[in-house]
Amino acid sequence: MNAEPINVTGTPIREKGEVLLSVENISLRFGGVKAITDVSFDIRKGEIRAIIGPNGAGKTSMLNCINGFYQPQEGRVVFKGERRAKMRPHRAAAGGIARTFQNVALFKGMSTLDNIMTGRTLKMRKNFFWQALRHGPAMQEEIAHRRVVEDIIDFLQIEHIRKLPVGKLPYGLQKRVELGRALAMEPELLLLDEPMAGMNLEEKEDMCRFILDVNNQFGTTIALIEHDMGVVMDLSDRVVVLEYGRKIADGTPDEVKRDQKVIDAYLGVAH
Ligand SMILES: Nc1ncnc2c1ncn2[C@@H]1O[C@H](COP(=O)(O)OP(=O)(O)OP(=O)(O)O)[C@@H](O)[C@H]1O
Repeated sequence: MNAEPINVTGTPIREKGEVLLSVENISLRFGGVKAITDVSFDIRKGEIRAIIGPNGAGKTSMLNCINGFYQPQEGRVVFKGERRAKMRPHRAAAGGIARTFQNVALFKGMSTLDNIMTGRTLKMRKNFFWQALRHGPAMQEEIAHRRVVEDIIDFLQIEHIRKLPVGKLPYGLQKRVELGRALAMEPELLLLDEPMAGMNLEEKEDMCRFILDVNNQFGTTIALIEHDMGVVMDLSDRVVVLEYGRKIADGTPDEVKRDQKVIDAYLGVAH
C-alpha cells in the first residue's frame, strides 16, 4: 500500500468524492476565433479545482460554458448526471451553480446587506401575492432568508460594512461581498473567476482563508481561475491547464508544476 499522497504544501491531499460536473469535449468559437477546442475534464464533489493558463487561454470562456452564459458549438457539460449544454445562467443557478466575476459585478449604490440579499432571490417564492403578504408564513420566510444572510455576513467578517453602499468600499471588500452574494445561493458548485485579482497581500490571504473555509466547513465544491501560482498551488486539489483553448495538463498541483508543457506555456515557448 502506498503512503498517503502529499501535496506541495506538505499537507495530505484531501480525498474527494464522485464526479459532480464533467466537461465533455467542449469546443467554443466566436466567429473565426477558437476560444476552446475539444476540452474535457471533471470536477469532483468537495474538491477545489483550479483552471489556469496564460492570458486568452479560454479560462473565463470555460466558466461561461459551465454556467450557461455561453453555449458551446460542440460537446456538453454534465452536472449531477444531467446534460447542461442548453442550460441558461438562471437555471444553472437554481440547480446549484453560483459564480463570481473577474470584475466585481455588484449593485454599487446598494448596501452590503442588500447586495448579499439579492443572492437569495432564487430561493424566494416568486408569487407576488405571497410576497405582498407581510405577515404570517411570508414574514417567517423572509426572516429565515435574512438569518442566512446575517450568518454569511458573520462568516465573512463584514458586520462593520453591512449598511454601507458597496461602491464606497475598498476593492478587496467588494470582492468579499461578491463572494457573500454567491454564498447566499447556498451553491453546490461555486465558480470563482480570479477571486484575488487586484488585491494586496493581506486581502489575498484573507480571501484564501475564506475559500478554504467555505470548502471545509460547508463542503462546497469550488472551481476557480487564478493567476497567482502560489495561491493555486496552496489552495487546489487538482489543476487543469489550458493554453490557446486546448487542455495541456491536468493533475495535482505537484504534477502540473513539473509538466514540461506547462513550464513552456508559462515561459512563452512554442511547442
Ligand atoms: N465574447 C467574445 N467575443 C469574441 N472573442 C472572445 C469573446 N470572449 C472571449 N473571446 C476570445 O476567446 C479567447 C479566450 O478568451 P478568455 O477570456 O476565455 O481567456 P482567459 O484565459 O480567461 O483570458 P484572461 O486570463 O486574459 O482573462 C481569447 O482569444 C478571447 O479574445
